[in-house]
This record gives sequence, C-alpha cells and structure tokens, in this order.
Amino acid sequence: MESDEEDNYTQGTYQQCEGASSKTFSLNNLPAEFVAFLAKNEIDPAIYTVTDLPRYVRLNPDPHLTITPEELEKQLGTKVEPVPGLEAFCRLDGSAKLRNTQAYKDGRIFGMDLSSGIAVYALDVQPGEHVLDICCAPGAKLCMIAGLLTNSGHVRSDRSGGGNQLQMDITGTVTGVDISPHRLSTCRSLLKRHRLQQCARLFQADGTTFSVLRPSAIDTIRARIMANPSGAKKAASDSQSGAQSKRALDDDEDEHDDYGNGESSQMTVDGGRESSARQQFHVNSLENETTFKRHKAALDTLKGLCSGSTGETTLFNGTETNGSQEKVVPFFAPKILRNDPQLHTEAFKYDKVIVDAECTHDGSIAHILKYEAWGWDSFHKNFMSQDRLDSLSDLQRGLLMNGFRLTKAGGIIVYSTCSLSRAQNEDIVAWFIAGMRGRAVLEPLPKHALGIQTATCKRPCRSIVASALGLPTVTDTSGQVQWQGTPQQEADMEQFQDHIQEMCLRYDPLASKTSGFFLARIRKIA
Ligand SMILES: C[S@@+](CC[C@H](N)C(=O)[O-])C[C@H]1O[C@@H](n2cnc3c(N)ncnc32)[C@H](O)[C@@H]1O
Repeated sequence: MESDEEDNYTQGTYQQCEGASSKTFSLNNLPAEFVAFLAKNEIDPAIYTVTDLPRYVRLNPDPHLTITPEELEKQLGTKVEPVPGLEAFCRLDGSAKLRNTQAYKDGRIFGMDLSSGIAVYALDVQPGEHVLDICCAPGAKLCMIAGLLTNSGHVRSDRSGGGNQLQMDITGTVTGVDISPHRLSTCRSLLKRHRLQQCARLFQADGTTFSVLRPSAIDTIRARIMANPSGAKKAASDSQSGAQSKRALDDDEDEHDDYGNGESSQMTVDGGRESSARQQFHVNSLENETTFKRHKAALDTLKGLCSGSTGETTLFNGTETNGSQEKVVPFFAPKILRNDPQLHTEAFKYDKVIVDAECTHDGSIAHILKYEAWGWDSFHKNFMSQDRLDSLSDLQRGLLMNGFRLTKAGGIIVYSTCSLSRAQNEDIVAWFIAGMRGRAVLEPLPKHALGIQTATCKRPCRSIVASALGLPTVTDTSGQVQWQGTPQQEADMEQFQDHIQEMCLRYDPLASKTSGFFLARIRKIA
C-alpha cells in the first residue's frame, strides 16, 4: 500500500487525500481542545474552510521518467499549469486524482505541496553537496533533494567515459534521519520507486542527538581512482558493461527490503535478494556474471583503501569512541554509503541541513481534515495531548540546535514546520538566533516570488527574546517576573523582533492558496 502511505503522510492539500476527507466539513466539527489550541495560538480556523486550494505535483527530473505538462494534462483530463519560476512544479485543479494515472504509477510525478518544494529550494542544493534532512520521513523533501543532487536523479548507466566517470556519478548525498521506523519504510519505498536511492542513506535516530557526519569515503574513493591508473583502467574496463557497474554501486543489500507487496524474489549473483521489480529495472542489460563479480571486487578494493586507514574518532549516537569502534548502522543505504567509515572531523560536516521539525501539523489542511474520517480521538492523542504540547518546543529547539551543530561554517540550515503557531515558528527562530550571538544569521527568502501571496509573519514573543538576549528581570507589583532592559536594550529588542518578522516566511491557505507552512533560512557563520 505504498501509494496510500505516501498520500497519507505527505504534507499537501486537502484534496491530496483522495477520498480520505469529508467534503461536508464544518468548523463546528472541530473538537473543543483543538479550537482552544487555535485560539491560544492565534490561528484563524477559517483556514480549514478553504475549498479551492489547487493541487501541486512535482515532475520527476530523471530523464528516463520525464513527462511533459501536456502529456500529464491528457492523462488527468484536467488543466496542468507549470508554476512560473519553479518549472518542476505544476498546478492542477484541486479535484485532480493522481493515483490512477500511468504517470503516477510510473513514478513520473510526485504529489507535493508547493510550500514544501519552496523549503527545499531555499536550501539551494548544488550537485556535489552533502545534505542532512532531520525529520525526513515520509520523504517528500528528501526525494526532491536527491533529485536535485544528481540532476538525473539516479546513477547514470552510460559509463562509456571510463573509470573517471565514477566521479561524476555520485555527485552528492542526502542523509535522512527520522525517529519513526514505520515512516522511514515509506521513505525508503519512495526513494526506490523514484530510483533515487543511490545517493541517499537513512538513519532511524533521534534528530536531537544524531551525530553521523556526511559520508567521508566518497571523495577518497574518487581520489584513488584518479590517482591510481590501474584502478581507473580496471574500473574503465569493467564499466564497459554499464548496468553491472551501476549495480555494484547501488545494490543496497537491504535486509529490510520491502519492494514487498507479494513480489517474488530470487537470489542474485552476489547472493542478495532481488525483487521482480528490481529485475525489471535491470531487464535491458544482458548481465555477465564474471564482469559483475570483477566490478564488485574492484569496488571492494576501493572501499578497503579508504576504510581502517585512520585513527580519527567516530561518533556513536553522540558518544565519542576511538578509531575502529562501532558505527551507526543505517536503516537503509546503498553499499557505497553503507560501508562509509563515518569519520568525525570538521571537514565532514554537512553543506546544507533541513530541519522540517515535528509539529502540531495544524497548517496542513489535508492532515487535519483526515481526522474527520479517522476520528478526532486519535488526533487528540497524537497531537494535542498536554504532555506533547509541553515538550514540543524543547524538541524543536533540540532539533534545530543539532542541525546547526552538524552544519559546516558557511552552510545553510532551513527550519520549517507545517504549523501556523508562533510558538513553533517565529519564537523558535528568535530564541535560536538571539542565543547564537552572531554565530548564525537569517538569510532572505524569496517572499514575493512565484506570484504567491505570503502571509504576514508573527512577532516573536517578548519574554523568549528577552530571555535569549539575557535582559534583566524585575518583579512587578503583582509578583510577576518581567523582563526589562535599558532603553537601548528595549530598542534593540524591538528591532530584533522586527527582523525576525521580516526575514521568516509564512504560507497560509487563505493568503497563499497552499498548505500552511513556515520557513526560515539560516546561515551558519561559525
Ligand atoms: C513534519 S514530518 C516530516 C515530513 C518530511 N520532512 C517530508 O517532507 O516528508 C515530522 C517528522 O519528524 C519525525 N520526528 C519526530 N520526533 C523526532 C525526533 N526526535 N528525531 C527525528 N525525527 C523525529 C516524525 O516521525 C515525522 O516523520
């Protein structure tokens, strides 16, 4: 039920939950606790009554899986408009049904709200970069990042250029972290379905303490090939059979492999399981077992060259250990990334980090209205329990702090949520930027781009900013502790609040005709 899972989890519009939500929704149906939450957080309940939200799809950039907007229009029988400035995205009528189209079944299109796409564009991912996605599942943004990293979205099979071609094939990586194994399984399925798994690895871990830096062996492997003509020659001769080389690189030896859905599997030449879907993927290559084994041996040699050659420290879930100690086992990774030695030096921090933080999901109309059909009790249990609300800010702060820690100096961090609550958005960003004392700064976002009207950001809470800036406190006549700075400090604080409000970006269904979304773009200075 991969596509169901994808739709159920993917943030998007009301209509994206095909068949899951009630068309007769009334504000009176919202449970009292949720109404109270909305009031406390100054969120207008009218966002849940917007019925004319368009739907968005992202077109797969893989040259083998392209589709033109015109062809998609024929399949859907509804108007398909490319979004100016974001050509990979198309706007459809909100009632468009994707699941039965051939384009959807083939993985040529991906249902994804535009606001989520803009969060990824804010990262400005460049080929060759190493990106960390904290809170990655179910993986809409992760798949988009993987596609941007590799342009074509997967390792090219035309290796006629020789061994050095390897340098070009894996040009960057994305590392996804999520605490939920169930959601990570969906993420893995999406990567495979869209043939993006070669540059991605997933870890099941707490994003507040995750410590594995970006893959450290890839450059060494490339360098060895460049420096070692015989290795390059050998790789070149092996590469005459493109699919074999591709397979040596991307075979993921995944013990959790869930091509599943009852597909038959059989042993492959290297003893791994391969589903019929995967066999289909390789069906055009007349595989030669000897060539494949030779290539695999070459790859293993290269891996040997770059592993165990260092006394550097590795980190295991936040605990420093020496040399060849335990590595963190990925939930999923292709072989070349699975065997990474996980070195831990400043040089291996990530270029870009997205923290799409766990939140109350109140901005996702699709998400909220699904509970009409599923029952509001589970919504209350999953999202509105007091314990959860009380601990949410700490979790969001912890995720952002850890994302910052793992980013290299000069790198970019995008913090986003699908909540419209100030406490989960502007307050978190204000607390973070104020507390960083110049080590992190907000970067501009394309507020008025793409013809989308953004919503006005909220002014961060005075006490949070004052506390983060270390302003003095006074106790008022009623015994309440108040922050009170000098006139200059007060003026600085006002200015800082303006700055946060100005630099962050909010979409809401009323203003933007997208799902509700918040994002901030942060540059790490040091
Ligand atoms: C808003 S969703 C992420 C959506 C995802 N980025 C996408 O584009 O498909 C938030 C995710 O945070 C995960 N999460 C919650 N607590 C976490 C933690 N402590 N560490 C890592 N992930 C966590 C949840 O399992 C959930 O998958």
